[in-house]
Amino acid sequence: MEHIKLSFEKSLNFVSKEEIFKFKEESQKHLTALQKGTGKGNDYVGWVDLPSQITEEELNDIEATALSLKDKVEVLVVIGIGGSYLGAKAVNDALAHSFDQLNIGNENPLVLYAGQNISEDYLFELMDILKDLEFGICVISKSGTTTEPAIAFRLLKELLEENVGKEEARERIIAITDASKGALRTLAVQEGYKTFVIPDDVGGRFSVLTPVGLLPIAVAGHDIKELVKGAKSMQEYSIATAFEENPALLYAAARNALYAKGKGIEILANYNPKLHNVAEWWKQLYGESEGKENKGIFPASVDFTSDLHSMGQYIQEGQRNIFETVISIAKPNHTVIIPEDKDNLDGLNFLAGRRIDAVNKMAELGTQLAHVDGGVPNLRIEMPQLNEFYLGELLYFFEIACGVSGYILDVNPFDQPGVEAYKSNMFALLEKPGFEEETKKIKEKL
Ligand SMILES: O=P(O)(O)OC[C@H]1O[C@H](O)[C@H](O)[C@@H](O)[C@@H]1O
Repeated sequence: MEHIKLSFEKSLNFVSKEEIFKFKEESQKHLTALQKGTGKGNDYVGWVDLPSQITEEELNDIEATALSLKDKVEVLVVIGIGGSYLGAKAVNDALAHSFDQLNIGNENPLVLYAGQNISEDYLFELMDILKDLEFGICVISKSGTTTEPAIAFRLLKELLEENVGKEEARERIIAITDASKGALRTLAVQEGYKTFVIPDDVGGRFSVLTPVGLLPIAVAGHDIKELVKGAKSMQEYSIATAFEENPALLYAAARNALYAKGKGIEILANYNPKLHNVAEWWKQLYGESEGKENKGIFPASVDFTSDLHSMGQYIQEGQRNIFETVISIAKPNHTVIIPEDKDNLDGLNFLAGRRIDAVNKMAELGTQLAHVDGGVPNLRIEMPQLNEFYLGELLYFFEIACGVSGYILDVNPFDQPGVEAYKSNMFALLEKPGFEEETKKIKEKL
């Protein structure tokens, strides 16, 4: 059986193998601490054995709910922010037809997203198209009190009730939240919505393999059992594999070795635009987990070859504080051959008969060599194919590596105290009841 692979050879001009392998014992110890729940933030490590713990009944319940929604709606709006939507969007966009929004021949509901911004224009335009469509809502918030999704839900709930009546709206709204706490739980109980629980010990950014990710992924028509199977395969592989061959431990070790050499920015690069939102998910995972106590690698991302025509200049010749991690998909899902042209005015006949992917792979290799020559160490993650199984492997690989990497950095990878600062200022400025003191103080600063 093939797995996700990690190679660090193109970093060895900048960091020695010994400097990476120096983290061998430590990373193995941290992996054990994650499994046993003995490290920092250990009340939030429920995600570690999610793939092996999730039951067939739970998956069947999610699939049945997705099926009943599919009968009723042509659009499902997933309302959530941060960890409450990024995982679903990452997987749905990676697996969807690139032109899914045109909805050609798609028998599954189109999944749209709201509650990730407070843009009046976004919400206006969303409601403008929804008013003429059969839609449902999946509202997701672990705390049940986050402002952005709460505003979007208030608006869309009202629109749905207007469109189909309160009774039918109730059948089309699913709430995913804490088992007992928060405003969303209270509302869901009062209104009688179908609900799913986000386990207490799983934080938002590690929740893609709970109903938070799985329900919207199932509604979009993807195979959640295969996704979980892939994650489980990586869970078992991570436990059973020695450091030297263990992709997650090697990734955690290599990025920390590079960080120690002053490489404070990691750029995640892909050569398939379907992975764009996997990078968005990854940025939250690593940014919120490691960026604290004035430490941490700054996670950035690019889509190649598009961004080689924009950010490529900086990566090649800008400040040398970056390293690059490339996700490469070994085998595309389709075949397109470059045709012969008798006039050859574009001079491309030398490529005639070859696959597009062969060109893409040479772009990848050429870029890697150029960036290494330019002073940018490269790590490479190879996925055998873009499908549910290997996405499951990839997500779990990044999660477990993130836990280990955060422990190497000696932070609690499972909290995010820094995100409260903007919220408290926003509430003070909006004069939320209970924030009178803060309002007074902030007004003095204006
Ligand atoms: O699911 P929720 O409680 O609504 O939280 C949604 C997101 O917002 C918070 O501010 C955190 O920074 C994220 O870690 C979280 O995923």
